[in-house]
Amino acid sequence: MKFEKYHGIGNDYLVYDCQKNTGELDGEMIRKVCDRNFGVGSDGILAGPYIEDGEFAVRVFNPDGSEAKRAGNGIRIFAKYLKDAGYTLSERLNIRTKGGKVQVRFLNADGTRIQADMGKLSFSSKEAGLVGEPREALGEKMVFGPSSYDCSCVSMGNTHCVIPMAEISREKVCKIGAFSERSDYFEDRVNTQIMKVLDKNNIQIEIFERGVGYTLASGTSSCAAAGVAFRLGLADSDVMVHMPGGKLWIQIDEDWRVKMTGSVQSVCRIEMTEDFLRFEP
Ligand SMILES: N[C@@H](CCC[C@H](N)C(=O)O)C(=O)O
Repeated sequence: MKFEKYHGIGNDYLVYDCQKNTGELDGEMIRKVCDRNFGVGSDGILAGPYIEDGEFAVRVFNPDGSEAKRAGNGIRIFAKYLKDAGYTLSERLNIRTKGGKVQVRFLNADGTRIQADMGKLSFSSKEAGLVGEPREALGEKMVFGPSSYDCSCVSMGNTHCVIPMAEISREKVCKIGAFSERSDYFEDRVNTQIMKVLDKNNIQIEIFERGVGYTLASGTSSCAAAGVAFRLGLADSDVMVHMPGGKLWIQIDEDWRVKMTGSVQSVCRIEMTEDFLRFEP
């Protein structure tokens, strides 16, 4: 069983090439491989390329074994893998995910700078996976553990809950995420971002991801936070999102289509040992 490791500003993924591997990638194996002590360690696994109607498709798995509908950094990473492995020579390509199609553009020859057209952001509660009456959940009071927060919920193909705050930290988002991720407000869990607006063109976020926990960066989280900041009038439609792992440039057009630009790097190639594959905890 072989993987290639990549990261997009510290959001690390293992690519599992299903055309080249034969081993079974089930929930148990995903959890084992993603474990940072007993396995390789990563924020998830990108399995593909699958081919659907002549286009590339990828499945995104979280380290807890659950499947994600989308991953912004994951898509950019998978695009670079397709280029590195010789699956594409094009400057632009479409990649399908469970949460919709993403158009990717390589901005330089080695594919380390990538722009992704992530499609439309939606504030509809139904699309954002919220329970209850159809509505736009903007600045809605939600209780997570001992405290309540003003939450704005968004779909970027996957579900996000953005909480603007004066000061943010890893500690704060982990405290909230421990309750928000599995709270009853959401049909199938949620990605949580706490957001500090630095100025009209710069925001800063800390992230607690669905199926992952604390993470240094996230593409769909950046799009969601920028979308909420713009919708609430806190920022412009052209925003740099600062995260502990690095920055992503987000541009939102008049139809709420979101473009995301940033870097991606390959890290290493990995072959799992027989010991690892045999080991049962
Ligand atoms: N890191 C990703 C998001 C991964 C998906 C998320 N954990 C989910 O289950 O929705 C990104 O860069 O967008």
